[in-house]
Amino acid sequence: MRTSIATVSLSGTLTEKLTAASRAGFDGVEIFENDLLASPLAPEEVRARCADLGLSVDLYQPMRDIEAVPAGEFARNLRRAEHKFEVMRRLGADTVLVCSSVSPHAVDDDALAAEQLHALAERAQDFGVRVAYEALAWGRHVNTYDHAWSIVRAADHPALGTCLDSFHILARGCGPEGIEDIPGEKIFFLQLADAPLMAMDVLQWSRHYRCFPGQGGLDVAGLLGHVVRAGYRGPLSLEVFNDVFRQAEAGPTAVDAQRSLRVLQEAAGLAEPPAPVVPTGVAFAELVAPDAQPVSALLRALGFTRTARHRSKPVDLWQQGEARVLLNTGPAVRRWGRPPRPSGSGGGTALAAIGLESPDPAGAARRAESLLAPVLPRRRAPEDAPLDAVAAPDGTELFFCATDRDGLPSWTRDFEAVPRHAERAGTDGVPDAGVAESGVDADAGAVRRIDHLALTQPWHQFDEASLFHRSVLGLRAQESVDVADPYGLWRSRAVTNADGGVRIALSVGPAPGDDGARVQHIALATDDVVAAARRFRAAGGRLLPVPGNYYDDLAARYAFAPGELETYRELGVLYDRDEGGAFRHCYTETVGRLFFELVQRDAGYRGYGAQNAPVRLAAQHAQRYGG
Ligand SMILES: O=C(O)c1ccc(O)c(O)c1
Ligand SMILES: [Mg+2]
Repeated sequence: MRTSIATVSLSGTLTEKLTAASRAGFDGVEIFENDLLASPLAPEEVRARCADLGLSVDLYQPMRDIEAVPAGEFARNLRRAEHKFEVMRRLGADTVLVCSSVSPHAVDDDALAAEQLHALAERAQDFGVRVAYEALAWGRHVNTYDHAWSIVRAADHPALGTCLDSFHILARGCGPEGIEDIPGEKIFFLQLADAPLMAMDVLQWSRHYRCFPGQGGLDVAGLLGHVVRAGYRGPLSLEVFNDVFRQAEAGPTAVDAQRSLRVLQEAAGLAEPPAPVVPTGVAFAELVAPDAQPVSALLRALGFTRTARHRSKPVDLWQQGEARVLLNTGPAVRRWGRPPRPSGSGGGTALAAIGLESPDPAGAARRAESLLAPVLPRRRAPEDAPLDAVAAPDGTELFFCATDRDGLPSWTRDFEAVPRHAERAGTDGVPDAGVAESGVDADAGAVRRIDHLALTQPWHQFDEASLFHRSVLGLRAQESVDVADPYGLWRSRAVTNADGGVRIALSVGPAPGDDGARVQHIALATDDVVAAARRFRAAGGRLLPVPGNYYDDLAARYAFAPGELETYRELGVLYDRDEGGAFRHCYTETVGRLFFELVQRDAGYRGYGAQNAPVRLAAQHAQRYGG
């Protein structure tokens, strides 16, 4: 179906909004009156700009407080309306949205409302435009879609229809089934918005918290099904009032918006993009480190061995069990989005890419592309294995790959083994040696695999990131949790595949603009975190110290075996438990923008130790800034 977006959903000038909508692939726009009033462009110029950009002007809005008022006031309203119809003629907009009155002068009289809307439609027809009447959820007398429709039906004018808005319908808990009783041709317009489920005043909820379909808790796809079964064939138009989107860059927001409509159409059975190919595991995490020394030392202390080097690039493969870390010491080129600024010791060390083990890498890339993930140019020499990669909203590169599997080229073939007792120095100038060389994988405390990757999102991209990972990668989202930091509140939400082979924890920090907040981490799974912590310390690694108060409280919450709590206290091991089991974890120091976590996860435990995150965040603050 045709797609459209209201200019109120995007930030910037009218020109910026139109350009962003066009680039993201929208077919049309709803022009908000305020955007036109604030624009230096005359309506004819806006019309020409839209035409140049391939956009139709699908709706002009809103016209307020028109109906069910005393005769004198209605006469003034008609005059106001005529003026707007003239603007619409110049704009090339053929439909105007009239929202149900919130005026204290409006009376509770459906017959009068119908009579006046009929008169309005008669006048609209003279200008060649049509009127779509929408029930605002907080309308004074008309606040449900069926009520608005009954007035439209009674008014019985060909230039009068109804506008359905998923937010107003679903926010009030109105059953949307009745939509199928409205003849499709009388549904003049359909506006789509989702919203997180919140207990609050519906007007405030609508004006500040709407989001794109799939990002909230409303069943927008179900509603769309009813509207299509009613026979509606007009555009699917996003109308999202959202405090964050009003500030974020229009370009990425428009892409996020268009993606949400594609996923929505798929969910409603109206489109069939390539099916999701769910990743089965994490093939590797790739770090960029202009100065390799600090992170190499950290990897070595964690028990990793530098096992191979890329044939043509300054990239080393460090491995332990099934955990693979690529260390790229080349110039940090970010092929999508802005590169993060270097911070702290370790310079620009950052998590730049994730290799996702995929049963069908090419299919995964096709899915991603159809949902507007930026496809990255292949950075490979002719002899390298083909690697499909896309950029996540935060700029993290996602590679769809296979690791030593039959029938698929393996990315590992591009690497040459480093001889076990290599004389050759590593990228950090330190020869590989020591604990990591002595076959420790079987030892207690060895790292088995990557448990999860924790990606801090730019402040305005949290909902986008969650929708991206769910829709593009086919991962499932867990509940969103709030985590208190000494200086603000974090929100965190994990996306996973069914067996937990891929776990990505997305979080967003409290401080817009604080680039230092964009720290990522890699959690490494071990069967014995205490042994792992001891090994790490013995190899010269430093663990994040945890305050004694935390352990005093743990003692009150859980029963531990004799000596167990003391061991955790000594090492800085944190503990959590849910119905499925226990979670024990500890943290390394931060290098650049990256730190590691060692985790021991009971098979049934579903979380990420969110209970402990405030303590960890405070400890990291203390380590970084003192106090
Ligand atoms: O919040 C409002 O006033 C408003 C205006 C126009 C709409 O289409 C709408 O859904 C809400
Ligand atoms: Mg609306």
